[in-house]
Amino acid sequence: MTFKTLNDLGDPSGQRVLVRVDLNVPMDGTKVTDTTRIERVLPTIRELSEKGAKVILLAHFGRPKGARVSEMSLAPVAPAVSDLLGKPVSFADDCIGEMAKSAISKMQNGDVLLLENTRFHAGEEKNDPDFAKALAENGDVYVNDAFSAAHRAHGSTEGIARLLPSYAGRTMQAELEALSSALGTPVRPVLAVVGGAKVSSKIDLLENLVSKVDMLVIGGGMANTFLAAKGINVGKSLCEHDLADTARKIMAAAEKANCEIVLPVDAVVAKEFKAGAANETVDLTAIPADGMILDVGAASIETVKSKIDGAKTLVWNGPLGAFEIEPFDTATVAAAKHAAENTKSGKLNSVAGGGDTVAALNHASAAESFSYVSTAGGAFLEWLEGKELPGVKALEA
Ligand SMILES: Nc1ncnc2c1ncn2[C@@H]1O[C@H](COP(=O)(O)OP(=O)(O)O)[C@@H](O)[C@H]1O
Ligand SMILES: O=C(OP(=O)(O)O)[C@H](O)COP(=O)(O)O
Repeated sequence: MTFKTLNDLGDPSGQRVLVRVDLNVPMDGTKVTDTTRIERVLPTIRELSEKGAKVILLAHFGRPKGARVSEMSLAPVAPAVSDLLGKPVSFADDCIGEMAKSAISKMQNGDVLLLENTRFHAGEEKNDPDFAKALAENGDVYVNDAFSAAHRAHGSTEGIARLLPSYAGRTMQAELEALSSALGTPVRPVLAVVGGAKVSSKIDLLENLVSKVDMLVIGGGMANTFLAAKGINVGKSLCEHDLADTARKIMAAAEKANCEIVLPVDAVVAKEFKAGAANETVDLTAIPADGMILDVGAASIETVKSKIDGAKTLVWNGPLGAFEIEPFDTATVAAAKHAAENTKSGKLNSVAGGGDTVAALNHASAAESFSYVSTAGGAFLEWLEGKELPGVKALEA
């Protein structure tokens, strides 16, 4: 790695240090339900604060697409960061402009301030140079500690690094080192498990992934697009029908690469997306037109477990079902526990990542037993494919 780290920063006392962190944490209303991403960035925040820097946190939340969406405000996350950090974290209602400037002007050395969601400005995702400039005006130095957002070439992850002296934070450094050490030369057979809900932003990655792994289990919302591409009626399930051709291309690429694609063979369906909703396990030919697939079924769970047994290395991003709502956590919990057992008995090297995947592993009490748990989902998959991550590359420039 050729970027500078906090070791190269010198004395940051009195400097305004803009620290990009990933606070895109699972929430239930205004309550943070999994604090892993916050915990992982504490070492960087603490180190800078203890050295007397003015620590200004930049982060995104959700996908507000350039609009000020109140449900995607970072305001409720500031107290969660403060609780874990053990010192006050103030909050400013905007990440650029007068609001940010005024809050920063009030900071004392060692203070920590969180700025509002960078994605409330369209310039963030467009990586607009003027937006990056507006961000950079508020700092003397830039530190990127958001490995899990490093696959995005955005204003706060890429553009800004070109404008200020830039350094990798402790977590950015640790993630890259841990992933290289865990997966630098993976022992075969390698099994990838990909699920979750971010279908359009992750499906393209699968075409490359099938050339790197021996087996690919597809579950969660991601599986529905593949099932639909195979002509299965998925009712009202989360499904991106316009990506059917992409799914077929991936299945053809897998066949060519000798990678076995494993799709669900049965599904747990419900008519409502809520806890305790009436549900049934059905064969894939029997999905009701008004039903939603919210988990893979019992037969599919057994298949996933047998694939885990057949693997020496597991890479996992994306839950197999809507695990936040019982009983649709069944498959994810069963697979997580099984992988944890195989890891504990020394049969499996298991690496999992992603904001919700980490929450799911914690929910299954399995995270501790995995070989490595990354905060990153999409970034982890892109890293695995050997892609250059713009957020990391900008630090190296
Ligand atoms: N069948 C499904 N239908 C709808 N949502 C699902 C389904 N399976 C999984 N999910 C949802 O996927 C989300 C996690 O996806 P994603 O963001 O891609 O994972 P990660 O954050 O780990 O990268 C969870 O909120 C979960 O409820
Ligand atoms: O949660 C994230 O990624 P992940 O769901 O792949 O783990 C990151 O914060 C990136 O978010 P994005 O996929 O909206 O750019």
